[in-house]
Amino acid sequence: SPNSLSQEEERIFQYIDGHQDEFVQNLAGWVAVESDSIQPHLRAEVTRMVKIAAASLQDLGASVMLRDTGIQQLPSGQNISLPPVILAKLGEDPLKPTVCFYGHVDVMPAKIQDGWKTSPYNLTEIDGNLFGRGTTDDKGPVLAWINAVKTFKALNIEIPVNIKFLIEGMEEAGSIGLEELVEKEKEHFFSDVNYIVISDNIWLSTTKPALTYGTRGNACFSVQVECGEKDLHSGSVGGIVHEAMSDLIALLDSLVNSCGHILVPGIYDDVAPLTEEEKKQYELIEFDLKEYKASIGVKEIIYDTKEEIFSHLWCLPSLSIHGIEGAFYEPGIKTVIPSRVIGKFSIRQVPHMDLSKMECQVKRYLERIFSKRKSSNKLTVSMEMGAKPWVANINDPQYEAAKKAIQKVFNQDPDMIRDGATIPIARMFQDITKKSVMMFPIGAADDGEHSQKEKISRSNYINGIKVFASFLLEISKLHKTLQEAPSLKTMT
Ligand SMILES: C[C@H](N)C(=O)N[C@@H](Cc1c[nH]cn1)C(=O)O
Ligand SMILES: [Zn+2]
Ligand SMILES: [Zn+2]
Repeated sequence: SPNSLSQEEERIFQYIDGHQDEFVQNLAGWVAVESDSIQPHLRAEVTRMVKIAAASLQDLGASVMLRDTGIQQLPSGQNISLPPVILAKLGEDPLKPTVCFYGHVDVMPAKIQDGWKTSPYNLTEIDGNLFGRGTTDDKGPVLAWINAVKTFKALNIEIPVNIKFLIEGMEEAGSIGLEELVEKEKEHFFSDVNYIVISDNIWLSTTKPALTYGTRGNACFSVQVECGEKDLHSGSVGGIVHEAMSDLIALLDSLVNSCGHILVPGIYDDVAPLTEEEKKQYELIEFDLKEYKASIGVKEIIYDTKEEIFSHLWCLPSLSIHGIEGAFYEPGIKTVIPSRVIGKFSIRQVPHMDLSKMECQVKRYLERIFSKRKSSNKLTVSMEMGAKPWVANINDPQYEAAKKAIQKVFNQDPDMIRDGATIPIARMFQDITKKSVMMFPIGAADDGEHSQKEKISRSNYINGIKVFASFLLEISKLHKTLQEAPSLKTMT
């Protein structure tokens, strides 16, 4: 059968199965580092994590560079250092293809008080699931790559490709500083790269693997309302001042309706229409609505057909309200009028929306809503971060190689999907380096990225290591065939 394993693959898979506990222990060590890139006071931990990842790559025999990407200016005006970015390479054989893997070792904030049932930085295995911050986003997938290469080394099997790693520590904050580095390295680190693989998202299903060929972009906004120089007593002055919080709630409420429709005028103007080709791709995806709802942990979603759900997730923008800085949020009562509150929301964008056009539309709209309130408070709207959407060519050879690897490990074809989330660097890689980019997820739909229940299953993590090892073998075979008969490339 086309899925039967070679002797080499048998040895590789057996080794991975036999070393499961060691691989899980590696992950526990990484999860223990609170490498949260959002909270500035944890920046040293992000840098420590980057150095731990660099040491693991050095242990593989890779030559590793830590590149400085400068400083981050915080909204307070304070400057803090960005963590270094890892550029590593292993092998320089001109006869082999070069695969560049991208991943990140920073994580979203996590506190036990957020409602975690297990300690977020203490990897905990329950019923075959490995819970902890970063297990699926993205420490697990980064380690799966490293462990796949480690397996070749341990078995003394020649690594069939030259492999490069770009690992960063600022992805969750919008990959600050990375675009400039990729631009600088376009003619150097990236010059001999044939394929870029990103493993930083999840499947659409809990059981069926997927390959991802598109992501939405994201524009993160902050909307600040100030009513005075200090907080006020709500009894002493309540009723005679314009309150910042009431203004902010009205502004946030004006952005999106209860069906998820964005109310900012003009926002949908440039959205690329859904093509017949895309609709055909949707038909090929197996989708169980009940399973999907259970995997994300909600009772109802707004849409019920496959086409509506996928198009709203992948081809239409969405607006989410994330939080309010400066508001009283702790349990109990505090009869205060906050003096300054900052609302945070973001708009996931799709092709062919224009970031700066959208920024103007949002600012103009919020200023209009605010002026209608006739409030004496001060409003400041700013776009803190903007990342563009990305769509790839699914006929690139690496998609073919990944499908073969998935067949070998999971005995099924992957779903070909887009992702509603954002990998800021995906589009930049494609635009700057002009190389083929593919997203190769190993996490499942119920992994709970960014949530209090983030996990990766032991089986996804271990099969992830296998599928990456298998991909390296498949892409080397396919690349060789294409070099010998380049006309095949256009036939795929
Ligand atoms: C999909 C990836 N694992 C991820 O979580 N990306 C973040 C990146 C981001 C976007 N805006 C700010 N950070 C995401 O999609 O939220
Ligand atoms: Zn991620
Ligand atoms: Zn994330």
